[in-house]
Amino acid sequence: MPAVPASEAKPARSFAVPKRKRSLLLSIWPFVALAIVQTVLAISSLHILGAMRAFSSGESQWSKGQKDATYALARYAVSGDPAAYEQFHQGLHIPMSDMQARLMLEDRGYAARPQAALLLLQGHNEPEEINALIWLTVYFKNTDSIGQLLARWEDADEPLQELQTLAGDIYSCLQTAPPTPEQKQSWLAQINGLQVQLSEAERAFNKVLGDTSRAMNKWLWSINIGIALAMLSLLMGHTWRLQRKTARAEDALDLVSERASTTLAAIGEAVITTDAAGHVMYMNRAAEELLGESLEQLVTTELVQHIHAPPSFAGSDRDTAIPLVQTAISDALQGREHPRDTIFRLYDAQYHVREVRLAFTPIGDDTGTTEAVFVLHDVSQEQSYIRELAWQATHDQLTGLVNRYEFERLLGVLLAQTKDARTPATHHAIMYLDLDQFKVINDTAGHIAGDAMLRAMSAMLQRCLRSGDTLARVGGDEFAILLTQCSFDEAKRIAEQIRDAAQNVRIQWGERSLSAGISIGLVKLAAPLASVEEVLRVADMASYGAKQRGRNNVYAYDPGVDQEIARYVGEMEWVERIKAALEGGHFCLYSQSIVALSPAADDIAGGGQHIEVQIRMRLPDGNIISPVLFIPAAERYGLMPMVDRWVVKQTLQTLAHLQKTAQTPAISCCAINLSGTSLGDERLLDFLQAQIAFYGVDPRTLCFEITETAAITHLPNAIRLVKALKAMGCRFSMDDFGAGVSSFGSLKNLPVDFLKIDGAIVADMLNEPAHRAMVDAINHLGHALGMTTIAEFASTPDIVDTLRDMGIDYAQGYAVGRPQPFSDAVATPASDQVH
Ligand SMILES: Nc1nc2c(ncn2[C@@H]2O[C@H](COP(=O)(O)OP(=O)(O)OP(=O)(O)O)[C@@H](O)[C@H]2O)c(=O)[nH]1
Repeated sequence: MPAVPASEAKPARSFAVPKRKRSLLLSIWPFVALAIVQTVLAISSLHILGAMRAFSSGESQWSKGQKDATYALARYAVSGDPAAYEQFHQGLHIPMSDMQARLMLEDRGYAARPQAALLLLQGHNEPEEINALIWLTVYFKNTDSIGQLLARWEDADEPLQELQTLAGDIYSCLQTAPPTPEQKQSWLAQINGLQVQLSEAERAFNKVLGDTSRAMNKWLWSINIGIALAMLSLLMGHTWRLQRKTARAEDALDLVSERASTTLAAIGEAVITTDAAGHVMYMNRAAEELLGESLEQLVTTELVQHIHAPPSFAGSDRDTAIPLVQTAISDALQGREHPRDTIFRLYDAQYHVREVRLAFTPIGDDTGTTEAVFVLHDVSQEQSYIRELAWQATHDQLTGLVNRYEFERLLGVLLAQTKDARTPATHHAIMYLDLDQFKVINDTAGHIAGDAMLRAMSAMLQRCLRSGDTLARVGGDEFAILLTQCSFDEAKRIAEQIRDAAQNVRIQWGERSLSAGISIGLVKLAAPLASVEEVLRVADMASYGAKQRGRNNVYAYDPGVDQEIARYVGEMEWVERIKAALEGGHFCLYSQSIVALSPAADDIAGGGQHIEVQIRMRLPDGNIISPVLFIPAAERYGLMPMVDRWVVKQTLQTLAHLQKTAQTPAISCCAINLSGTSLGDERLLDFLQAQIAFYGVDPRTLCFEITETAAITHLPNAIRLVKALKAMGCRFSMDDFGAGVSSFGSLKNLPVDFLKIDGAIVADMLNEPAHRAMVDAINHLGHALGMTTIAEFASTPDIVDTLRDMGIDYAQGYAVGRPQPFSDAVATPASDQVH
């Protein structure tokens, strides 16, 4: 799965739970504190209230006891009944126990709790209230209200003790003698007096107890209400802060979400969010455009329905492709990475195919992936550019065929396979096809016609091929065919079939019907041919061989049998020799006289010598090599511009020397050949002007020879060159006129001075009336256009005489002058033997 970088693809798994817990504790701690305070307060309140209630119920037991005691004592004093005395003691025991308990607690504090509790129990206090009683007495004795309460309790101590003493006295008296009525009256009065004191003390205690209870109540109320209010205000404050925080968070969230949706809507990438099962939950605008449907239409549908297999699976049907995409999506949902360069195919609602790179980011928590964000990058355009570029890099624009580069690659693969496998190489063959005289179509009908012819030829070639064969356009008018698993005989048959079919390829161009022959070099892929370069070189040579056989031919070459190709391969060796000659100075110049056939013509030449310089190669053994042997190789392998420049330089240098030494007769016209390729070189004019200036040669002594075909091929450049050099005083010759497809119209455009009639026509004109007529016609044409005519190959005196009779101005050939080294041009006559 492509796409999102790995870092993006990592699930967002860090969740700050402990932090959240901490912040929760931080925010609720005031409430916790208040709740604790409130609880403590409530417990304390209950305790205090319980203790107050214990005091109250203790007091009632105390009151009852003391009253019982005083009543029983009064009865005893009157009746002397021992049962009454016993009742007195039982009644007095209650307040006396309470008193002792209080005294102990006041004295020893909480340490006296066990004994005090026992005494209080004897004082008829409720057992469950005793602890509260002790607690309040011990811990609150110093408070104002409890202090007062205990003080009032103490007020009863003295009357009680006096009552006990009085009871003792009465008992003693009654044991000794019966009391007198006065004695009884006195005792009753004392008992009554003590009873009053005790009742007052009790009343005072009850009042303080009531006051304390109320105060306590009030205090507890206030505290509770205060705490409740504090909690309420805290709660309100907290809630208010929380609300503000929430509102701020909501605002921020709204802003973030608005920003996110604006950003998502604005970005060009399609963004789709799915749930953990891959159902669409959200799509931005780009995604809607990409899928051709809106979010409303696609929400809850499965994303997999809209993404199909990678283009490499284009051939497979939908059913086999879908699992692949499903795997990719489920991998994405599980956070597994996919190769980023995988490109998926996607169909929109209208079934238009888009190619996308898929990137994903799973979103999840501790439980796993809950959602996934898919980013779909539309690479359709990019992919089609890549395909287009790949096509352009391997194909020829004009014909749509495989180009040379791709052909070489395929050939290399085939050769490697042949080497690796045991498949015999003899089953393969390569054809190299070169159209014949194609230049003529271009030159006469124009490049567009030439292009049409190339297209027609490539269509014809395609028709002739078997399936599996590879056809390529490997050069301007050159094609190559790789015939795999094809016997050499079968390959020859196909080659012949192509040659025949080529003759029937015709294109209608205006009123003309254009056609071209084809020269085919056929090579069997067999040892010793091992490399692509070797195979192509030999195949090229084979097609050259076909040309040499007169064009429109098939030259079949079996490396194991045939030797003739070696001759063409040998041409390659010339290339090396030419280069070496240029570098090592093995070239030399010869000159051949061009002789006037009439006095008038001699005048035109200006009385001096008229010569043509020609190049030769000097071998290390001293032999001189004719240009016929190396010029074709130089032309074929693009060395002519260098050769021409060497000739120009060398000629000007020699001329300058001759002019300086004032040799006679002076050279009044020196012809230098310029090849077609040089003529097409736009920098040639600058070079010639610079060289003429450098050597200081009189431009009027220079004549440049150009061929008709070269001039027509590079007509604009040729016209520019001719005009510029003629303006300097140079002259021009149209060489080999009559050899090619002469376009007399071109002569009008090129204001040349000399018309050189092609030697091939001149050589046999005495035997060939047609050639004689042609020579005559060209002579007349030249004169009609104001040109001087020269006949080449004037090899015999008869020919010279005939030419003179015909009115030709000049003759060149062995009969009037053989080529001789240029430096000897004036001093010695020509004598060197030329090979
Ligand atoms: N129309 C057209 N011409 C092209 C194209 N590429 C190269 N050429 C021309 O094709 C011609 C090839 O010429 P050559 O193969 O050297 O010569 P030729 O005239 O075919 O002669 P031979 O091969 O010797 O029979 C040249 O004139 C090129 O300018 C092209 O794409 N379209």
